[in-house]
Amino acid sequence: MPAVVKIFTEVKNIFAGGWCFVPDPVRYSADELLQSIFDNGREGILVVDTGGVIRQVAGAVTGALHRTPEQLVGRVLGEVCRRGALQYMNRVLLSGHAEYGKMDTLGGRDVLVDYLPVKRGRKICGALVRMTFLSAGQPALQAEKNVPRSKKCTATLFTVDQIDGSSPQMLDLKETLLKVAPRNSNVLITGESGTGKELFAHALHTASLRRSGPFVKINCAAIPDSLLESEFFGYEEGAFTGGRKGGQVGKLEQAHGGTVFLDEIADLSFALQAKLLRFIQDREIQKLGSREIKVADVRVVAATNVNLEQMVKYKKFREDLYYRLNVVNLTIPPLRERKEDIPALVDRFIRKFNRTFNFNVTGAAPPVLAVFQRYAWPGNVRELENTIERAFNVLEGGVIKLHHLPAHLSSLSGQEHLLSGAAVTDGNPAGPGNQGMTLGEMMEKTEKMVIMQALMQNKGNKARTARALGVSRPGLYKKLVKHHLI
Ligand SMILES: Nc1ncnc2c1ncn2[C@@H]1O[C@H](COP(=O)(O)OP(=O)(O)OP(=O)(O)O)[C@@H](O)[C@H]1O
Repeated sequence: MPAVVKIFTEVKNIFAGGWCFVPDPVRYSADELLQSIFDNGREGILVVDTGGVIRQVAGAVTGALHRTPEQLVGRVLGEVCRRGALQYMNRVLLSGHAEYGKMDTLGGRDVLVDYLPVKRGRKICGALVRMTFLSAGQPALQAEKNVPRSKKCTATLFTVDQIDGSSPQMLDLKETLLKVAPRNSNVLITGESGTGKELFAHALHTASLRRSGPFVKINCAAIPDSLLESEFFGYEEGAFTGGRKGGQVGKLEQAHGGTVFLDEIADLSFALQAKLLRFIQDREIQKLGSREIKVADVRVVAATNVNLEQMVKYKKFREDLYYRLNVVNLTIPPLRERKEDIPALVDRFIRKFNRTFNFNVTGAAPPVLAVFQRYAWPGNVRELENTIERAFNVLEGGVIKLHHLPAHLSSLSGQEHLLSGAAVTDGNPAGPGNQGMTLGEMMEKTEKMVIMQALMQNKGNKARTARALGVSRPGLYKKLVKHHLI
């Protein structure tokens, strides 16, 4: 090499290497990065062309299917995946929009799947199917290896697909959920009891990039305050009398790399609120009785059916913690405000209990669905689920009928005029449908109507209903029994 060229090359290298003695930035190739993703045995990718033919395979897909890449490439996706997968893929190929967090099984393993469009310029030229395998042979997400089995998250996790509801409020909420899931901000889920807060917390986790990490739930109301701190942060052996041999890993540490779901957050004592706030700020964990400080990478999702803002106002909840938790808020409306969701929920629960009871119930009779539309559902979706389960326990055929419902529901059938209050408000107690009744019968009917209205206004709460009606609780119970309302 001529000397001039050599000198020029050396000078160029000096500049390229950083004249100011900063070492070369370490660069990794896309291949190396992908390899590290695939090496954990949980991730896999299939790329299909617009005809659904598999063009490329990588990662855990081959292991799960016990096939080599050569045996998979060239085959149609439909030959290796279930029909649902084909539908999602076709939708992506047609719309060009990704579909995230679909639950499936592949080679007997539970898998969360994203379907992403592959584009060349503006043209869709294929779809990339990204799979995250959950732990082998079981649907639970795995926590750290050193956490005892009993302490790992064992619940089956729901995906956003499993949240029923096509009311505008629910569609909006699901869209927001999918938008915020991949970001790491803390989320506060609010809503009345039984509206699906835990379901949303699951779906947030499964749609997030932390989906292959653990999902750990702490019910702040179920654990005595004295034990809650060790539940959160863990303890060393000998930290206190009665502690376990070997100590215990706290739930926040177990959730490292994943999500911690703090249910009933309003029940957290002031002292623990301060400790949780510190954890959220610096992500540091110190076990009780230990000097060691560890850092845990955890997303915090909290839920409550209490108005936390009011609690803050009355100094029952720390304002700073409230704002830290409430970075994103998802408020799930009560079922009575989205009654169009009821038919799909009924279908879901019938399918669910058909599996549990090994029955073949085909649906609910129209009068049952009409009653479901009229009722106020103070216990929300959970109450609807329990109502269907109860019906399965007393069913004798393939259809849920009025007499399979509890009395306070079946008695709503055909009483629209009572529920609308027409019988009293139009000033004609002997109004439509009441002709030919004795005064006693009319009074009985009016009493029943007034009680039903009060129950609805008080969301089924009997103590409040009794107070509103100016009767004692035992007195109200007697009347509820008399009118077959319980
Ligand atoms: N939109 C929905 N689609 C399907 N199932 C639902 C839906 N909403 C709620 N459920 C079901 O209703 C039941 C209650 O839901 P969940 O436990 O999530 O409610 P919650 O708001 O967390 O209740 P709580 O405040 O009492 O803890 C669960 O079995 C859940 O699967």
